[in-house]
Amino acid sequence: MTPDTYPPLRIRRLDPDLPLPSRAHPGDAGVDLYAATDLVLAPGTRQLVGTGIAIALPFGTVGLIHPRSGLAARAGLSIVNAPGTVDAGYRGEIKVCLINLDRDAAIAISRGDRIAQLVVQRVELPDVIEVDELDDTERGAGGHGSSGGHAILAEG
Ligand SMILES: O=c1ccn([C@H]2C[C@H](O)[C@@H](COP(=O)(O)OP(=O)(O)OP(=O)(O)O)O2)c(=O)[nH]1
Ligand SMILES: [Mg+2]
Repeated sequence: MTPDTYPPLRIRRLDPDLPLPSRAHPGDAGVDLYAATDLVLAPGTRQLVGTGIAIALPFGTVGLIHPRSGLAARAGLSIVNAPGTVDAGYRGEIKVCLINLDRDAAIAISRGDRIAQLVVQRVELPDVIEVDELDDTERGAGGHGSSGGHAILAEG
């Protein structure tokens, strides 16, 4: 599969002074998104931040907004609703609900910082139908720890 197999990701810059978002390396899954404003996140606080772009995703795809792992590991910066869901028909500004998960240190973000990454994936769009019965499976209704392996929680 080569890049020209895919339809292009059409990005409109609402803020022409910011660079066009791009992949840091060819083949990277994520297109890095810029903060359109300066902000300071106190520990434990969140803020919706504009990215200065609007996009037109191809029908049958979804945009998923993921945190950047370096900022998460080094500063505790994450996204409240990670991954954020961008619908193919959405034409408004892409915004990111950032959160500072660090207990002690504030995080200062400058306009133009790369704060998140947009991953475009194909998505199934099944019709929704109501049924009275569901087919049987080996798992059945077991979930939320039914398979065990949670000894890690004992120390917590
Ligand atoms: O991190 C995000 C998540 C969503 N959106 C935009 C694109 C998406 O298509 C729209 C709606 O998102 P979602 O469906 O997650 O939010 P909702 O609370 O269900 O709003 P709505 O009622 O508009 O669907 O908001 C963003 O810009 N950033
Ligand atoms: Mg919705």
